[in-house]
This record gives sequence, structure tokens and C-alpha cells, in this order.
Amino acid sequence: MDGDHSTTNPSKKLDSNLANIDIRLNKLIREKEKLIKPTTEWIQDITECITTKLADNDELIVTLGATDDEQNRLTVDDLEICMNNFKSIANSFDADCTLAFRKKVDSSNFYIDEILVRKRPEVDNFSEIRIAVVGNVDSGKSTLLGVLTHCELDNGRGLARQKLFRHKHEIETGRTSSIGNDILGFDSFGNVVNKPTAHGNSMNWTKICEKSSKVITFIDLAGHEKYLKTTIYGMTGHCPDYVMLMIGANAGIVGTSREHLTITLALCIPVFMVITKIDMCPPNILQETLQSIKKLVKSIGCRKTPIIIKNEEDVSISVTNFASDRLCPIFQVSNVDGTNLNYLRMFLNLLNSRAPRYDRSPQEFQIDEIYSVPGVGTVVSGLTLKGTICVNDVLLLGPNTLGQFFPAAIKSIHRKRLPVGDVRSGQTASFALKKIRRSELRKGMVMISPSLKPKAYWEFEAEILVLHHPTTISARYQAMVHCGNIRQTAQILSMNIDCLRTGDKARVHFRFIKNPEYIQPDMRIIFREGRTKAVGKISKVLTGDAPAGASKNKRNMHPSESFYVYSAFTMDTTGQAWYAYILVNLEAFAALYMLMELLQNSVFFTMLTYFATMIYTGHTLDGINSIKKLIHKCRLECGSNSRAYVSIRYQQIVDNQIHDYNRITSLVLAGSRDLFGIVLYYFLMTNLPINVYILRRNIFENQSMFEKVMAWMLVFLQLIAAFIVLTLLAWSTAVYHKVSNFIPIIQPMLKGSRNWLWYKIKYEDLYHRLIDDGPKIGVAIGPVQTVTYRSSLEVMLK
Ligand SMILES: Nc1nc2c(ncn2[C@@H]2O[C@H](COP(=O)(O)OP(=O)(O)OP(=O)(O)O)[C@@H](O)[C@H]2O)c(=O)[nH]1
Repeated sequence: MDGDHSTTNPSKKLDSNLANIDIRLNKLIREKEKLIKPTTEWIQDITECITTKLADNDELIVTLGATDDEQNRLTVDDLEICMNNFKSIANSFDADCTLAFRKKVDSSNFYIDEILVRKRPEVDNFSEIRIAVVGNVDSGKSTLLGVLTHCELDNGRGLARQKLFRHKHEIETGRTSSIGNDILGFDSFGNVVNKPTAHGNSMNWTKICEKSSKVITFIDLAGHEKYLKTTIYGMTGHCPDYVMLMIGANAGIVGTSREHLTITLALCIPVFMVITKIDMCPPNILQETLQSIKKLVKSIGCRKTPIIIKNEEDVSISVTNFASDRLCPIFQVSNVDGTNLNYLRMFLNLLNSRAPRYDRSPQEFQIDEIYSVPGVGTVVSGLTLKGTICVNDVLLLGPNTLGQFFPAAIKSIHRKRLPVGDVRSGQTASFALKKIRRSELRKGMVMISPSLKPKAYWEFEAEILVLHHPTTISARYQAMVHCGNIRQTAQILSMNIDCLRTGDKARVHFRFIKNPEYIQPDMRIIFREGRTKAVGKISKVLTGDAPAGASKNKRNMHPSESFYVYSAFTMDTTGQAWYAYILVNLEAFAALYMLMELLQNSVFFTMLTYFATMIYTGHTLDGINSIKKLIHKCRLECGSNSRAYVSIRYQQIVDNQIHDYNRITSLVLAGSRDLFGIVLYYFLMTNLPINVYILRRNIFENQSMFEKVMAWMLVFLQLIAAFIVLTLLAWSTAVYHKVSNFIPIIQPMLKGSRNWLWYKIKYEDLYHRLIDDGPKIGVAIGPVQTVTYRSSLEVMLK
């Protein structure tokens, strides 16, 4: 087992530097005299402070006039002068200033201005905020996004959401089932960029990004419980900065909205709520909904302060304090008549990205979607967690099913469908990868700088809190773990208490059941299965061991290696027996056919058939018994006869055995596949003509009674021999076919026609050879010449 996986935090130094800048800036903007008549020194100072802040965040809100010192307070005229001065200062570093919000100080003539300083759009460098949109079915999620991003109001019957749906069934049912994305752009003055074109069409993403200084990416998630797994993946894997919880005014907190709120809180993502449909909701119901929401927000599980947004001041207060995660702004909007949508837009415009910037750290990229694009190849999309990734960079891609990382070069980069040369931390992007096949990738993979020497882990320890479980959770319990872009079943190996019930906290040791994953301490996890839900944080990562049968590529041999050797031997000898049978039979037949009496030949042939049947049956039974014994042994070991119980762990061993057994038997049988066909072919080819010949002589020639009885007996024995051999062959192939679908099956069947009951054997290859004239399939033997079924019959019947 491996020790802890420790990480350093390079952001600490940066944070203290930024805090110092904040103090300096606050001091500078409180000097009224300098604000109105700025000196060169003051301008240099403030430029340095603002540019440092902008390098970290691309935008900044400067509050002017907020001081207790009466002398430094500002009137409207003063503020106008200040704004002009700020505009010219901002111009020098390619930024714009706009008045975000103005507030009167009590009943005086003084005012406080909040000025938004934002960088002008650069071709491929806009700031980005991701907001996950969750809420119960029909709460108006897709509609609100349609209204915000396409600037057209809804008609109350689902008009606005049409542009967001990605699948035909979504358009038909009006229900979101996948993770959808849409973007809303703001320019450097805080105006919405998304505007319908002159022809009434929506602006495409490339145009929006070109004109925007800030882009809000909405991750539209499904409200229906059926799609909860996908919704959780959207909230963990797509790393939203904020969550927008939508609530229908008339429905209130119902269905999955409570579940979505719980997950948001567990992941520690700041949440704001939007109550929709206020146009169609009676005021008393709206009040009830508001009360219940407030109660929920204040409850012990949530512990936030609700703030109902009624004016711009509320928006300003919310934005400034939102990142602290103690405040929960609540908007009340209508998508149909547009009420209060301006407050929501203002809020979105002023929101800041939450993720700290790690542009100079070694690269880390988290893959959340994988595509195969015709003409381009394999494309991965996801979030740049750290560093700056450029075209032609070679990163380590992994972990694959064996936990390995392999190099992958980046052919091209797209941000919001816009080709770019590089991508920085906190930005989402899509990479086209060089020479990587789609099948080599899986969700949960990352791309990491080789300098970090990434490693995959099978096991981890986490501090978890059980939010809900109907009974008790104990060791060996399995459920789905969601952790970043990872979504895999894990098993509890041990925990520091005996069992877990709803509300319990514990330190739990988990192990993934399929693949090792790239995990790190402090990552948040959600552990769920059906209604069972637990949340927590990884405290320790451990290399651990792969569970038995974890990966198909990993060879996990049974302790008794001889089992395989024996199986292979069994299969081989079975084949050998047949081979020997054919050789002996054919050689003898070829010689005897010309030299001996037919009767003698037939006796010899029949004896050989029985001999081969005995050997064959013995070996086949041995092979089958070995598998049975193994399964039985596994059941005994786990002390139960229950299949379900076996399946948890020991079934995996059995599966693994069978997998390895299959490989050997498949190889042997693949090689012998033709042999089986040949066996049947020669069997029929020799058997049929002999019998036809005997019968012909029996019917048309004068023979003694003894000769006649002997001939009929031989025909009868031949038929029984054929029946036994073919049935055994069919039975054994059915067994092998069960073990591996690869092996063709021979099906014995009784087929009835009007007067007859046919015993029929169907074997793919031979069947086709028999039906068609077929290609040349055998060597020339004596008078038979070119061997096909028909030709041989024709020769014998001449
Ligand atoms: N009157 C009125 N109707 C609205 C409003 N918002 C949404 N609707 C209607 O409510 C219905 C459901 O809206 P959707 O946007 O599909 O709801 P959703 O939350 O995305 O639903 P899922 O995708 O299934 O999770 C649609 O018919 C909308 O037209 C609103 O503010 N007022």
C-alpha cells in the first residue's frame, strides 16, 4: 500500500499578495481629492493595483464614496468626474468602466457608486463562469436559459426551450435528458452580447465569444429523477462555479429539487435560487413558496441567509457577499412577461469566477466528454484545472483500465467552438488528440503534465456523512461513487465504526471495483445507490490491490494453475482423438476400400467410431466437470449456496477462471474449428456411401439371408454410431458455446414434417457446405476426386 498523496498549495502566496493589493486599493479610492484631481503618482499606483487584480480575475468592482469620513464622501457631480477619470485610466490598460450600481447614503446628498472595471474582449481570451442549472421537472430550467441566451420571451407552452434541446425525444416530450450547454456573453460594458441577427436567427457561439469579455456557460441538467445519475455527473464532472436552483412558483420545493440542493451543499458550491412562473401564480401561493424556501435555506442542513432580490441594491449586496457561501439570493422571475429578469442579468453580469487561477502550475485537464469527430479524430472536452495547455503539448493521458498513463499530443484546441492556441486554468476546452483511438478513452480520465508523474489509485479513505439509508451500511457494501469526473462503483472495505445509519459520520476505506482512478485528497465525493446517499471528502489515497476479476486485461490466475493446463490438455486431447480417428479411418478406409470386402471394411469402420466416441466423451466430461468443481469450490469457500451471494466476490473469481479458460479453449477450438467440420464431413462422406452401397446390394443383388441380416445390422449400427457421435459433438459444442459465444454451436434438433420426424444437426460451416455445391474442401481420395458433398454422392450412386 502506498502512503499519502500530498499536494502543495501555490495559491497561498498569491492570496496574501492580492490581500495587500486590496488594502492599497481601498486606501487609494478613499482619497476624494486624488479621485477628482488625480496626480501622476496616484494614477500609477491605482493602475498597478487594478492591473494586478485584473490579471487574477479579468474584472473588478471598485466602490467609490463608501467612507465614514464625511470629508471624503462624494456627491453625484463628484462621482461623474471620478467615473470619467477612471474611464481614461482603464483605457490605458484596455479595460472599460461602467456604473454597476448607485446608492444614496441615508438622506444626505452623498452617493456610493459601484464601478465595474472589465477587460475588453480579446480574440480568444474571455473569462468564463460555469453555472449548473438544476431543479425539479417543469420548473422552467430550459425555458429560462432559452429566454436568457436567445433574448426572446416564452409563450408559456415551451417555445423558448425548443432551441436548447439536443435530442428528438426531448423536443417531443419537453423533458431534458442529457447535459446541455448554452452560453450568455457580456461585453466589457456589461451589456448582453447575445442578440438575434438581422434575420431573426440566434447568434452562433463563435460570434458571441468574439464579442464577449465574459461568458457564462449554463450547464442545463435534467430535472427528472430518472436522469439523476446524469445530473450528478453534471454537477461533479463539469465543475460548476455556481448552482442555479430553479423552483416553480406554484409547485414550490418538490420532487428532485431537495435532492439537487443536498448535492449542491455536499459539493460546497454556492447556490442561488430562481422562482419562475410568477406570472401565473396566485400571490398567496407565491408567499407560501417563498416562506417554505426561506425555512429550508435557514435550516440546519443548509445554514444560509436567504435574500429576496427586489431591487438593484439587493443584487449588489448579494454579488459582493455571494462567494462567501453564506448567502442565498432568491430571484422571482417570469419567463413569459420578463418580470425581474433584469435583476438576474445584472447578477450574472457581476458574478465572479470562483476557481483560483493556476496558470503557471503544471498542466491538469479533466475530461468530461469524449467524441469521435469524422475527419478530425478523437476529441476530448473538459476543464483545465491547472496550468496553460498549448497546441502540440504532449501530456500524459490516463488512467486506462490498468491504471497506466500514456502520452497524447494535442493537435488543436477549441474554446466554445472557437479555435484557440492555448487554454488556461479555469477554462473549458476541447482538444483534438493525435493518434489516439476513441476506444482507448473512458470518462474519468485526465491529461496531466508528465512532470507531475501521475498515478492511479484503487483505494481511498474518506470522511463521509450518511444522508439517507433505509437500514444499515456495513463493510462490503457497494454503491456508485461520484468524484469530479469519476463515476464508478466502489466497495466499502472497512470503516472506523461497525455500521452506518442515516446521519452517521465515519472514516471509510473504499476500493473501486473496476479500474484504478486518478484521485487526490480533499476531493469531494458523493456515494449513492438508489435512495441511499452519503457525501464526504477524500482524506487519503492508497494504491491498494485490484479486486479479483477487476479488469479483463489483467490476468488473475486461479491458485491452481494446473487447472488451465489440464483444461488445455483436455481440449487438445479431444482434438487429437478426433484427428487420430480421421487419419486412421481415412487411411484404413482408402486402403480397405480397394482391397477388402465391403463388409469387413464396415465392421472396421464401426469399431473405430465407437472407439473414438469413448475417448471423446471421456475427455469432454472431464473438462466440464472441472468447471463445475471450480464453481462448487468457490461457493463452498464463501460459505453459501446462494448465487447472488456468490456473485458479489466469488462469482468474479469464477468469471475470471472462465475468462482464462475461454482463452485457452477458444484458441484450441479456433484451431480445431475446421477439424470439427472435417470430422463431420468425412464421417458423413464415408458413412453415407458405405450404407448406400450396402443397401443397394441388399436390395438389387441376390444375397443369402445371413448376408442380408448382417448388412442390415451394419447399416443399423452405423446409424446409431452416427447418432451418438453427432449428438455428443453437438452437446459438447453447446457447452463450449455457453462458455464462449465465439465457439460455433452445433444444434441437434428434431424436426417434424407431415409424415416424418427428422433428426437434424445444424453446424454453421458444414451446413453451408452441404447446402451449396460448395468450394473444394477436401483432398482427392481415390475415385472420389474433387471432394464436395454432391460430387461424392454422385460418384457412389453411379
Ligand atoms: N407561465 C409561465 N410558464 C413558464 C415559465 N417558465 C417556464 N414555463 C413553462 O413551463 C413548462 C416547463 O418548462 P421547462 O423549461 O421545460 O422545464 P424544465 O425545468 O427545463 O423541465 P425538464 O427539462 O424536464 O427538467 C414549459 O411549458 C414552459 O413554457 C414562466 O415563467 N411562466
